[in-house]
Amino acid sequence: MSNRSHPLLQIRSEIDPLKTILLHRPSRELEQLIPKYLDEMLFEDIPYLEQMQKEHDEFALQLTSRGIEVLYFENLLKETLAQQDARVQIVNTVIDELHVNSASLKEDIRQLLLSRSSGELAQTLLAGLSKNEVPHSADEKRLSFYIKEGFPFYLDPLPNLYFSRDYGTVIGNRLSVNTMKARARKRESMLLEQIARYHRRFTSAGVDLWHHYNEKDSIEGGDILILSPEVIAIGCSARTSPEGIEELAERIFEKDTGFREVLVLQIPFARAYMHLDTVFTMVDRDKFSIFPGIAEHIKVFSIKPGSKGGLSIIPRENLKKTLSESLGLRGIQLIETGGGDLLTAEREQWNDGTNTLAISPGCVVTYRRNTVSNDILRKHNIEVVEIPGSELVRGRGGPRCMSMPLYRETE
Ligand SMILES: NC(=[NH2+])NCCC[C@H](N)C(=O)O
Repeated sequence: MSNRSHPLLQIRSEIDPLKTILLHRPSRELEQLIPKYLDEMLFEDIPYLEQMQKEHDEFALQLTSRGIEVLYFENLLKETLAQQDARVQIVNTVIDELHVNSASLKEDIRQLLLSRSSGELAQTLLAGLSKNEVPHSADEKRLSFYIKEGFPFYLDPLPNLYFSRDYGTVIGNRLSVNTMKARARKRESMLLEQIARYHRRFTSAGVDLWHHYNEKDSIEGGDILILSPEVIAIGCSARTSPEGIEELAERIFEKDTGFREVLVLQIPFARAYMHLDTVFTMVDRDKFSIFPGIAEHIKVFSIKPGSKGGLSIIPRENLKKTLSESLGLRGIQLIETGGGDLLTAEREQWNDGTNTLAISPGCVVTYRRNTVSNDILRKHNIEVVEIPGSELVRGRGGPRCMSMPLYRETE
């Protein structure tokens, strides 16, 4: 088992040998989920945290036992908050972005946050701040002291933080801090951006940002797949807007990065497949797993740098053909999850059977529960590392969603 750390960010493919990854171990933020607000929090159910943590630890163990360095978001945040300038900047940003108008209430919250130790503050920024926690003076109580019916938090919890794929994406040697679509997830990328700006792990590597957390058009990491050192696929989905894709494509082409094409895969805008990686992932140099219920609904576009400095966007007919042409391969295989039976495929897709995390070419991590899809992958000579997922899956995401690769070795 190696703990060797790689200071630089580097992702030039979905499948190259994985060396460093960012995870978040589900924690108290999951215990703030309440039935009334599940929709807003992007959950269908309330997971059992203790079991969820065991499953997550098993996931991390499968990675570390293969020599992959695992960084934890909460530790990075805590270490960042230990620096005074970062701490003040983060608290100020949190206060500016609160959904609260009253200046006196904002000031009370600021003071409360600043009074916490780095570890406590990190926890609060993840698990949220409930209205009950802000002290009321004995003679001047706020209305929230008497009225408890409304939304219970001043600072929302971040139950989706364990889907570390979504709020940031390493593209080449730069980090794209993604602009999240839903209010429930916006603070996730704000915190990542602060970590990237202040934490020595990132500052010592001189990390450049492609994109910031608070841009106008949404783009989320579950939609971004780095297919090769030259080609990126981006899903246009319920979460990632066409404008967000164009903006990122322009920036990628502007800098001399080696990337020369962005393939846009537009998928139906639906909860069951909120991101491209819930229906399509890369498992080997020429193999992809795909949810069969969707293949004929995917619209494909190719974006390349335009001759006059803009973008040249060309609609393409066929996913398979486009992929093989763009990747310069004679043929590619689309492996249909669910083993050809649409009912099984739909059930397993809902439980993230298509959401694979490649740790090297032809070796992926998946949930054990998706037995049919895992067998199909094995039949196509893919090595499948299984992890338990009865509770983890309740947030609607699998191993790829739960991980942000920071460094993959290139050949
Ligand atoms: N990359 C992914 N598919 N992530 C899944 C995110 C699930 C999360 N509950 C959300 O709706 O945002």
